[in-house]
Amino acid sequence: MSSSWADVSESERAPSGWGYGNSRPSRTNYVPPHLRSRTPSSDFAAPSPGNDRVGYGGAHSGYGGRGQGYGGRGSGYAGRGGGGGGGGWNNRGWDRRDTETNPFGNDVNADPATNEQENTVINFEAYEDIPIETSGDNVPPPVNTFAEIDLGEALNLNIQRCKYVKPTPVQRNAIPILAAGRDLMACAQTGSGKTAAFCFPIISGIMKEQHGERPRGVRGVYPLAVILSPTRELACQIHDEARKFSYQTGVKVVVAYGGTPVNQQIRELERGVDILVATPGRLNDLLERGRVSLQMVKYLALDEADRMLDMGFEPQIRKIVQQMDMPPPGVRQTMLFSATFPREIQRLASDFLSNYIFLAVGRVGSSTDLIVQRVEFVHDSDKRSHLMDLLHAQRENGNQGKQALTLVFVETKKGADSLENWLCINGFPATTIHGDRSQQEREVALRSFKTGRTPILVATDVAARGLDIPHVAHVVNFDLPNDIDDYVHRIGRTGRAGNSGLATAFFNDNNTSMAKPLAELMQEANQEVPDWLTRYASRASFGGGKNRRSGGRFGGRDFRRESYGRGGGGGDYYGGGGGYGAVPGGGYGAMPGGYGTVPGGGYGTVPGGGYAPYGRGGGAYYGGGYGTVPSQGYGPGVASAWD
Ligand SMILES: Nc1ncnc2c1ncn2[C@@H]1O[C@H](COP(=O)(O)OP(=O)(O)OP(=O)(O)O)[C@@H](O)[C@H]1O
Repeated sequence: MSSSWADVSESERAPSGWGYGNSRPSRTNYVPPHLRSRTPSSDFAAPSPGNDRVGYGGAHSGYGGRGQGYGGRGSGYAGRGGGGGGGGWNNRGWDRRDTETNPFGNDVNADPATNEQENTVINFEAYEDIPIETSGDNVPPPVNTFAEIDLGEALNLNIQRCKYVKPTPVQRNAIPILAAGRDLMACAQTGSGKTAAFCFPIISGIMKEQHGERPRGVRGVYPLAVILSPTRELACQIHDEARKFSYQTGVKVVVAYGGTPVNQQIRELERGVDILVATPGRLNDLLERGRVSLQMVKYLALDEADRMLDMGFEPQIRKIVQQMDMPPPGVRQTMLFSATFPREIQRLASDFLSNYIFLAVGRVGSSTDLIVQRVEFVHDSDKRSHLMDLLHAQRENGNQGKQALTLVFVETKKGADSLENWLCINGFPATTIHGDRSQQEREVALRSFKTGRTPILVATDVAARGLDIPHVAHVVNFDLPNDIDDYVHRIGRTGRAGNSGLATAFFNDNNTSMAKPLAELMQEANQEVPDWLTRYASRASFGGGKNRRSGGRFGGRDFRRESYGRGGGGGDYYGGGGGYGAVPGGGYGAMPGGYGTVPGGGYGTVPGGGYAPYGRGGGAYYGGGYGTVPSQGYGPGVASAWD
């Protein structure tokens, strides 16, 4: 007998993706997690060792099927003894809480109730005065404590195990909105706890709700929630976090991402999945193979949603969300999170949402003033020696102690390799992460950096978003990105969860298009803007491009509040009333050349060839090609990372 669907030959499959026919072993009845954790009744059947393909069910309200799972036929819930909370319902054992791998390591041995020390040294005061804006109908009020929302006992215990004493502002606002079943577009600063903000309501919802039985007689995996992430590393991180939050709740979280054998992931999926964390490429692959069905999806979360909906990813996301079997907006609950939300992306995103609430914690796309930002004028030829000076100074000042890590962003994959090599030769242990490295190499590099074994990581934008690495003390933009939002995400790898951090950028004449948005961003975050940068900013005649930002602390947040493309320089990509529309033709929509109509080029890696030179040569905002094909987009440092 095949032990996995992956082992079943193609001929065994039905021609269309779903409904393989009833001749296949049934996936059996779905038992929702809120029932899985009930105190067992006396009606149990002994586990049957004979069948390793069994799913969750059997006769309707019992957990196990005949000779399949734990549960008996009839109404008994699976479990071990009558002691409450045993919770197994599958003889593969994944939901047996006593055998569930402990994602907290040793920490979990501590009684959560007495484990009161806060997570790291979170400086919550740093978040207290952050302005918050919501828009939409009937916005549920924020909460001040986790206890105010009925998240469920098991989840509350995990929140204690994580040492989250109180919710961060985005959590205070987003969790009640999501718990009320509303769709949400949420924008909150890097490192402010967005992952938990979408994970908690999903896990709690799955625990509580009756989602009905998953289809019978078909061989497919039916997640109840899908969380999409733009990079493999971020998908893994979200998976790790979600596993902690769902420990002993009966909710099963599985991750699927590119660069690793698909069959292994299929085998893991077929053991059962409630929450599927995935990168879009791998999920599309699984959907095309007919290994996953989205028809039971009740929750859809896009992390780094603006990246997920930009030109590189949008077709893949549309395919997953609109062209497969996922329930439509209004039937499923959709949540989009990021630290940045360009207006045009907000407009695109609204296709995926139903009567949603827009939440902004801090200004959209702003950086936190926990990060000290410095900009230094450095010619390309001097960058290496300048970096060396910084690293030496850090060493001397003791900033690069055992766990003080430095993340150096460069433009290209080649550049990353060559800088890493040079650093190592010069006595600075470094490693690198970029899209040309194998997944294994990427994971090894990240681990080595996280543990401090290699305290310098040279990276392309593949490491720019979402990664939560403790003790990153310094982010160096060796090569500045061409997009201020990318800058915001990059520097957001430090100064997380209320801690402070330092970000240094090397600026020169190749970065003039960044002068204005950078100066503004720094000003907003109460940073010292060097005079020379102010002069560059005032000289900059690059208006009309993506780097323009909204004016005012709350100007033009929710694009629904703005009249779109209102000429005369108001057509700001970021929806910022007024703004800098100095280029004739002004707004985004009016640009000849359009949005990625010219393939090739990439995302600003070659001066003049990409995204950077918007505004030059007659409003070629995206004209140089934003890359309609994912592999072309976003430049050589990153292309293959988006999977
Ligand atoms: N309520 C809380 N109390 C204490 N720590 C928290 C709380 N919520 C989240 N954290 C911690 O804060 C850190 C940052 O959280 P997270 O990675 O979710 O940020 P983010 O907003 O998604 O950042 P990014 O925009 O970079 O993706 C994590 O280490 C997380 O464990």
